[in-house]
Amino acid sequence: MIPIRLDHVSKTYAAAPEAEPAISADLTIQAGEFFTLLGPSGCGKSTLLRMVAGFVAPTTGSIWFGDREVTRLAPHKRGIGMVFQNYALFPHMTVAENVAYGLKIRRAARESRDSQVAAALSMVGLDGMGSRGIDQLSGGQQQRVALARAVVIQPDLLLLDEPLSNLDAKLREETRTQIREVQETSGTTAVYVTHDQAEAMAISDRIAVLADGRAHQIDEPRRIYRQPATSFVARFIGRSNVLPVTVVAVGDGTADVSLAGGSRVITVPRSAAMKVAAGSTAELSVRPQALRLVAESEALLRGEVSRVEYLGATVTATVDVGGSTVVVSASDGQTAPEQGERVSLGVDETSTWLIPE
Ligand SMILES: Nc1ncnc2c1ncn2[C@@H]1O[C@H](COP(=O)(O)OP(=O)(O)OP(=O)(O)O)[C@@H](O)[C@H]1O
Repeated sequence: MIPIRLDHVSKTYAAAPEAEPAISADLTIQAGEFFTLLGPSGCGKSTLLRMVAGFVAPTTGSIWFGDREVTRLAPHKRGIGMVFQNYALFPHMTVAENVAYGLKIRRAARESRDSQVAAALSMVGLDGMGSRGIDQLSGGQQQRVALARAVVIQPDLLLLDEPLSNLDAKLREETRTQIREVQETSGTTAVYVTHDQAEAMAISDRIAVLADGRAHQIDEPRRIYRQPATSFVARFIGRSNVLPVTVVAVGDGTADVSLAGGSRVITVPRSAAMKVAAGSTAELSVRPQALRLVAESEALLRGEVSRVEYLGATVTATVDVGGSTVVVSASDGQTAPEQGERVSLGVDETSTWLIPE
């Protein structure tokens, strides 16, 4: 188990002197940690992963695996196992031959090779499938072979680039659980790339949320969800209402704010590190489940329900509130509003989070 450090790493593709980097990052991944790079298309997550793997050279900065600098080291000398979106298995080899490949080129002894391959296949739940052809496997099974092939060499670092993208929804959930179990069993430090926030939340110890070529927040899933650092994070993770507010007074870890167009003042939590002054404007992240129907006299927001979606465990309603919309969610069984209904909404202040504009 080793930590990975990206020391002021950036990559600029264009040669023009004023060109902006596609990605800049300064971060440490702990030994044994499952760390996810999450962001929309084009945010630079693949570029960052490729720099860690050694396929792309950084324009600035250095990369460290433990106390070994690998910035200019060739990929095959870094001791990494990789799993790609498209499996990248050898179609003419059996399952066992695919898994054994990395051991073979590392010249592992034949006898130990067989037992290592069997152990790796067992770890991914493919016991006894070693003699099958790759074309006799489902997509999910093929991705598990790719995972077995990556971990059998006992890499210092496991890199996974959107490994679940080609699988259907149910298989994605099963396979992601298995990836996490394999990573925990092997104790390998892992870096995972995805654009799927639910997947990132489910699988990761920590997530770097990337956008516009930089990390907006690096944190545990729960904190990313509850305490988003920017409005981008609030909107991208889960489904948040981001409402403009005016700060009326500043407290210790809280602020008194009024919603735009509203007269009532509420006290909301904020990061102690956030620089904010009375009279300034900010934004308030309000999760759909933090909004609830209240009596007219207690309303913080008033509006008309434009759409109701039944999602099984929850019901969500979109409410037009004077020019913008908010989403309200209630668990199934609670009274849900109907389309066209006029509603008054209150907010559970403790489930909100103040963010800089
Ligand atoms: N070889 C390249 N040459 C020039 N520009 C590139 C190259 N590779 C990536 N880029 C640009 O760098 C930015 C980041 O790309 P990157 O592939 O890292 O993003 P990503 O977040 O992985 O996106 P996706 O999820 O679509 O793969 C994009 O604007 C992309 O167009």
